Amino acid sequence: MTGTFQDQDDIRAAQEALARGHNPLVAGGVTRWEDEVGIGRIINRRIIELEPLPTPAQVLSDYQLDQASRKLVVSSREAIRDTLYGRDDRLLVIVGPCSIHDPKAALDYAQRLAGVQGELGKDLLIVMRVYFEKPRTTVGWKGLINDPDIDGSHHIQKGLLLARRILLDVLRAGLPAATEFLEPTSPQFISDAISWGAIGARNTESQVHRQLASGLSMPVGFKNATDGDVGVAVDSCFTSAQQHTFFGINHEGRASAVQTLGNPDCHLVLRGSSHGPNCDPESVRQAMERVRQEMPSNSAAAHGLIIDASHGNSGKDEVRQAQLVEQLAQRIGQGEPGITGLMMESFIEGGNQPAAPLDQLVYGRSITDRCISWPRTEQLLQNLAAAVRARRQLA
Ligand SMILES: O=C[C@H](O)[C@H](O)COP(=O)(O)O
Ligand SMILES: C=C(OP(=O)(O)O)C(=O)O
Repeated sequence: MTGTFQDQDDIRAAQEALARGHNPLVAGGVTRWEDEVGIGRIINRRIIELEPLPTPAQVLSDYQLDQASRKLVVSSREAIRDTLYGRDDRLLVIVGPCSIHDPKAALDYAQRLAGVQGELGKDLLIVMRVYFEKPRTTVGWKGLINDPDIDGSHHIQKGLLLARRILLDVLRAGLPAATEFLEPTSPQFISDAISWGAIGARNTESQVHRQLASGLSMPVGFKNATDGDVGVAVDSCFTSAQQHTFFGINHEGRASAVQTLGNPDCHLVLRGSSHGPNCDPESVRQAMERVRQEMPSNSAAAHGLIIDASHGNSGKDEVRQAQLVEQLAQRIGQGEPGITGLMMESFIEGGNQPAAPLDQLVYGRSITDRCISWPRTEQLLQNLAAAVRARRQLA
């Protein structure tokens, strides 16, 4: 399909035509309701527009990682692996906004966090959450790639390029980046800049996402399901470690049969559930027992897991999230086994605000889940670093 609906009236007319059983045919840039023979189309009856995007090859060459950033991606992926397999005794801390919506605030946050990484880098391996794709429970803003202007205009091409520019900025600030992979083809545009990937609670049982993880170049954490099921995420670690062949796109954007090697660096992320938290010592012990039944003893997953202090573990309340991080720091300091890393949702300002175009927003405040403020985040990172030092003493 090459044409587009011309405006909102056109779209409304098409919807009315559909309701009457007619067919909005789009050809040569003009919307028509029925084809020449009057029987209507049998495909794309509910597609308003297919707008071609630039190819991954084009986007990657327009916005290239410089040599220092490439080195950072390689070395941080390796360092993350070392923490996951227990070869590095630092705590992996994945911290940053629930979602990125403002390039300026993202860079501001990255620079603050890079300062802390410089100070605490012997104890913490800090990776910034740079999340561009938001999975929604029902509907809502789907993130900067999908709707960069936060106004429902859905300029995905603009969003993709902006996301990539932000990633380049974060890397230049000296921080590795973590993200959730949601759309199966979007990794081709950004994954070279990512050091840790997540598959979220809403997709953890999805074959499409497990296949995707099997071909990703970085370690990937699978969240437990929103209902609290940990077993599906363990199944994901197992499945993604295998080879797969599936539908995807290549760097020229062409539909391709993708064959993967399998990703041995997948692991569990406990994020709580609609029934409450699942990160108390007994839940961690049970989750690890479950992992060890399915995964080989030398896998990343069998060594330890990550606790997401946000989401179901704190009811998305930033005050409870911060309290939980303090409790986790205590437990880590006392040498509790199994906790390889933590995830925190944090931004410059605490809390959140409704999504709206940038000029209507408070600077540095989340437009998705509530986040811990920057000053509180700094304190918590200090606590976590002290806990790692205490754990080291015990060892
Ligand atoms: O991390 C972000 C949110 O928890 C996730 O996108 C779901 O949000 P929603 O329940 O508000 O849609
Ligand atoms: C959406 C997220 O988490 P979850 O999949 O656990 O809800 C997230 O970490 O942004």
